[in-house]
Amino acid sequence: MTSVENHPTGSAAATAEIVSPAPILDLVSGFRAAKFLMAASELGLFEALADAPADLDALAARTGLTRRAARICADAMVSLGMLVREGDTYRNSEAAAAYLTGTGPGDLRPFLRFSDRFSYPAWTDLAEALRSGPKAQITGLDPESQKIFSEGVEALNAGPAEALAATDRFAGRRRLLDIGGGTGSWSIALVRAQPELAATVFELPQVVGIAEQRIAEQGLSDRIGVVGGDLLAVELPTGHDSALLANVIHCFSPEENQALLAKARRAVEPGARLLLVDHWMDPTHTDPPIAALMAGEYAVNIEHGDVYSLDEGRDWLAATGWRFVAHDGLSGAKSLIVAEAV
Ligand SMILES: C[S@@+](CC[C@H](N)C(=O)[O-])C[C@H]1O[C@@H](n2cnc3c(N)ncnc32)[C@H](O)[C@@H]1O
Repeated sequence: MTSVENHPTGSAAATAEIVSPAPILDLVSGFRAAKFLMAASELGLFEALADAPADLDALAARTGLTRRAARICADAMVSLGMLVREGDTYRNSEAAAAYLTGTGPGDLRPFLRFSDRFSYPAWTDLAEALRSGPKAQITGLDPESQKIFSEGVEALNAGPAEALAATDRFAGRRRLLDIGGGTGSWSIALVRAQPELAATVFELPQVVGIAEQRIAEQGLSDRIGVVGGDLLAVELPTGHDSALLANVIHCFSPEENQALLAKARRAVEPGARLLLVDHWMDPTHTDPPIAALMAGEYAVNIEHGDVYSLDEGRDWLAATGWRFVAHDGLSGAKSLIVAEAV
């Protein structure tokens, strides 16, 4: 497929022989890899191999697929490094066993469900969204969709949340305001790591029940409360000595973010700590690369969402009554700005 023989000849032939088209062909095929992975997960391919390897007959029986469909799916996953094939037998790769079976140390299946339900269809309209704005916004979801959304974000951020909980950035703090806290997963990780810490999750009304349920499942309802509201419309709850904005800044415009940071500042006393987790980028908005791609995700889904640089974040903090303290790596491409109320 990447051979130059398959490409236009004539006036372009000389160039085609010198410059390989492989980078373009690999990139354009990326959607096939992503969709194949999401479909394999939805079909239970990795779960079917969680306990024991299988040949195609066994795999077909375990998934309910035809033998042909099982082969198409399994061989594609081998080619992508998600399955390992030895002779006629397939088994999960290390990554698939760890994150796609529900029996490993982490679970990214909810993030794949989120990506398949929301991102994949929305990206169909990327060019149109860049021309004239998103066709639809991820707001006002029905309860089932909201659960898939919130659990997908939670799954993607399990690693960064644990990484933050392992730091001492909230040491000595007792009352945390987790603004746009989603399912409460960051608060759950943080209060578990810090016995004297209690938290309030502030979320849109339609997310309150999802967060309350997750917090109750973890037996932490006595230490984590949930308050419903629109952070653009109302003042934030007071009585906290620390605040977290994890993956919230990218949902809003620069103006909205400055208003939000000013609002967070009004809600706390001097000396309060603020942590901002996001894909904080370099000044050119090209690194980390995943963040440059995520800008497309926000373009198709959120009217004013975007990725921002560390410098932009620092400027907003300075303008809204916060002192920049540090910028730390966190997990993967996510990083952490630490600030204090002046
Ligand atoms: C990308 S998610 C991040 C969730 C969580 N902080 C995390 O990192 O896992 C952004 C969150 O902000 C919440 N949010 C968006 N707009 C909001 C608003 N106007 N008021 C309150 N919460 C809002 C969303 O419901 C969503 O849970």
